[in-house]
Amino acid sequence: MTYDEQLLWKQEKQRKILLKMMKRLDPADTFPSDLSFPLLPIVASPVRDGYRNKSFFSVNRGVDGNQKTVGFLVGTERQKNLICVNGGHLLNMPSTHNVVARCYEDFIRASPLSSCILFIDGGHWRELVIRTNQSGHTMAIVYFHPQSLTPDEIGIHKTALVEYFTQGPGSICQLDSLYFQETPMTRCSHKQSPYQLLHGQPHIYEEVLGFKFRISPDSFFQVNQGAAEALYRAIAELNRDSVGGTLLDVCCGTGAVSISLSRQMDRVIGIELIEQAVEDAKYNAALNGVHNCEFIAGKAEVVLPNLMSGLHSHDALTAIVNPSRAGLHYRVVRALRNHRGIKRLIYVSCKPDGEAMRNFYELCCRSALIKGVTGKAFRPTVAVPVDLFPHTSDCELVIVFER
Ligand SMILES: C[S@@+](CC[C@H](N)C(=O)[O-])C[C@H]1O[C@@H](n2cnc3c(N)ncnc32)[C@H](O)[C@@H]1O
Repeated sequence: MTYDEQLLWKQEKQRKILLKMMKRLDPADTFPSDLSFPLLPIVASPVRDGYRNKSFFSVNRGVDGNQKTVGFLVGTERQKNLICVNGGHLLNMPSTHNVVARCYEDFIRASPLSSCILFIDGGHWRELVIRTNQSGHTMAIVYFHPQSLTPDEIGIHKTALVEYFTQGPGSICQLDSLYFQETPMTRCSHKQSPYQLLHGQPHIYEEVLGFKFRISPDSFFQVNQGAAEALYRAIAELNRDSVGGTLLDVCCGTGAVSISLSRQMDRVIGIELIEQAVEDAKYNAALNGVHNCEFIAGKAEVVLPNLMSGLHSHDALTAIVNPSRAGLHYRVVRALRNHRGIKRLIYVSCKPDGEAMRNFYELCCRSALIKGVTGKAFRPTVAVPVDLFPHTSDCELVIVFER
């Protein structure tokens, strides 16, 4: 598809998702033919090719059967047709990411250690994550299953990895940071297994709407910097009637929404699960001379109910929620709905037809239908899609709920 065709296709996809939401909210309306609120035109990404600032490469069996292939998975384990393809043809990935992946593949193919494909089969070399920024800085993170190796034995392979990327053939990648994480599970946080800086700078920095952001290896940052600016501008525009009150930024990552909206608000409170991201968010507020933002580490479902009880119902409160694909925990929705001060809630989702749909229902259904929910129901008032992911079927959808 041309990019214009992609945008038309995505706009229609979001319209269908919102119709599905309306049907869920009012089952009596079996076939709603039109939305009861405006869906604004999709905001295009200013950059269409090579926009990703983060790529996640798997290690698995390639088309030729080589178990040390670094790339993207195609097929499924269940259908026994899973293979790893190198992905150099993908339009959304910058070529620099593929260069690092090819080097990592050469390195692990020359290594005496095997790749770790299924944990029960053993093996060590696992995924590779590459992060880059607008200034061309590159961070690589290598994931490694320690199995029963001793720290000294692992140390030999870490040294070989550093030598390869700093003095050997991998030096063409000009890595600014090389991290290593020992991961005996699918995914470990920094707290569970520290990210070990083997070479270079501990952080990568990105600039959004004139604000500078420090990003640690474990922290979330939107994958498309230019389109993230468009997203935050769209959110600020939708939030313009809430100027001056308190903003709750639920699932705040490194504080990008909080900080970019800080000038509109008296006070901003961000809540985020990943501790490294919260440290980044606090640092980023200070770095940008922003003094009205505070950030709390923890699960939103644990932090928010206590926090809400300390906020007065006559306070002007707005919530912006941007959870991962798992959506918001029911306790988060209940705490937001039951607080009378919240008149407007902005929901940002990259998968609105997934778990987020459950949240839309929890926000908008009659209070009698959900245990513990006493607050007045919200209703959607406007939605705007923002294309953060050209050449894929996804985009972000921002929905404003009011009551
Ligand atoms: C899509 S990101 C949003 C980040 C932010 N709004 C931005 O634009 O940079 C979702 C964030 O939710 C966090 N998260 C996931 N589950 C959470 C939970 N239960 N409580 C708090 N934060 C959570 C993730 O760590 C991630 O940083």
